[in-house]
Amino acid sequence: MPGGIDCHVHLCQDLKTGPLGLGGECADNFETGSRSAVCGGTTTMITFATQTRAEEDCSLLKVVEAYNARAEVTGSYIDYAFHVIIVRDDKDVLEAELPILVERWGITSCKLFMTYETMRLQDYQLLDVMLAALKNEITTMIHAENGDMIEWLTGEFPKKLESKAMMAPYYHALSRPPSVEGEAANRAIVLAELIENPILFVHVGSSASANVIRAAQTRGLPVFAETCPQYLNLTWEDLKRFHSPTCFENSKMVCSPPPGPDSSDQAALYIGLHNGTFTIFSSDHCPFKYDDPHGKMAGILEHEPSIQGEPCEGMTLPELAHKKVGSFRLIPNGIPGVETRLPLLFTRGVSTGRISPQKFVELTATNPAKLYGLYPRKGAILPGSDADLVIWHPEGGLPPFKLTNEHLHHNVDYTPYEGMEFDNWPRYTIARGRVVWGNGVLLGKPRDGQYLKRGPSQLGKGVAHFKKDPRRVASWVHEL
Ligand SMILES: NC(=O)NCCC(=O)O
Ligand SMILES: [Zn+2]
Repeated sequence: MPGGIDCHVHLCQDLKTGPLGLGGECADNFETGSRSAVCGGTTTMITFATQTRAEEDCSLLKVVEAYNARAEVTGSYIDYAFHVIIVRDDKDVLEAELPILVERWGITSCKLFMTYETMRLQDYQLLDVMLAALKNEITTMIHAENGDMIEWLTGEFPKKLESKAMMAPYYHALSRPPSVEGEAANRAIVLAELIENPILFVHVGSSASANVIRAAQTRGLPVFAETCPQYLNLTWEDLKRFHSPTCFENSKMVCSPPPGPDSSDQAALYIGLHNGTFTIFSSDHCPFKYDDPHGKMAGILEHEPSIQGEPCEGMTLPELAHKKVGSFRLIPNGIPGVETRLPLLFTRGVSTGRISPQKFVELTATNPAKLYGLYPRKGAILPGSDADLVIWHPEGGLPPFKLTNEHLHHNVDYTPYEGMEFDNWPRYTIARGRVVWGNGVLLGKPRDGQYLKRGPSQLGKGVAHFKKDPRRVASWVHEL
């Protein structure tokens, strides 16, 4: 198969997903993250250069230069490119800098947030940035969750999760029921349609969201979607996996949006993979260590009521975590998965016959390359394409085994998929013609990977012919 392309990987990034801009420290840098990727059959990744609201982060060009310097410190085992996360709508910056991002860096995609206090854009700001992106042929990626609904369900008064002391990791899911995602997806579609902007929904986790996306696609809109392994393999029950619903160890499963309440969402998402609702399948690898004050443990250490009371001196962090509930609001959002992405979908999708090998290739390599302007150099086995390949064991060639974190090559002290059974794993990963992973041995080097300048998306074209409905589309916006 063509080597995997993972277009949703967080590395070397400060993620401010908590209140007042609190966040965790990414456990993986370019070396460890790409090492993990290549051992799981991925040969290209796209990571995120992230703007913040700090004044010195106003310039997107400076943000990208600083992020590139982080990549250059270690280098990468595999080829890589950048998206840019935009958290403000400074019109002069958008106008002056987006063309340079495209020209100089080949950055042709941006991610926008509808939640997180220090990252979210209001609707008028989403429109500002989408319009600027459209003018520069930059694909808009949307993190669709209604931030107000989450805050309302979480906040103190009257009788929300916080005032009821429902702050254990499990309640992260209750603060984000599937309608939170569905509402935001619907709103983003309405905004994008107003100005005829193609959009891509990242990490779609619920059938509520998949259904509104499917309906928009059926109306002919250029709406694309991504789902991820956690939404096909975890449920709310996994947030109660350890000991009791209040056990802090369940923070290992906290990500946004959360996985669905039960397996019915998983079944709906599989249908979406099958019928084209989902264009791509990425990891949303967002690695935080568990046993680390800057990782998941921040959910206890930043929570005053948890560190008051009984003396904690002399206790190790896991001992502390065993006694304290912490607060889901302060747990950094995100879970690791760059290495397990392909083997999980292969084992649970291809081996079971739920999706065909062809669909697997489309979702994990060919469509990502087309969507993000890398095709046909990447995502294909063709004359002239890079010889990026993944070779699996023949059916029955690898005895089924239970995964443990020791099998993996990331810099994280756990995997959410601990104990799950796998019946295949990439036997060889070949990057630009060289075997870099073979029979369980890492053969590549951290400076093998090259930075990739990308072109515009090759999907989403041809929609101009659809009749515009003036009740939904403000075509005049584009007139000079
Ligand atoms: N997905 C997640 O929980 N973490 C990554 C940051 C984000 O996109 O929310
Ligand atoms: Zn996101």
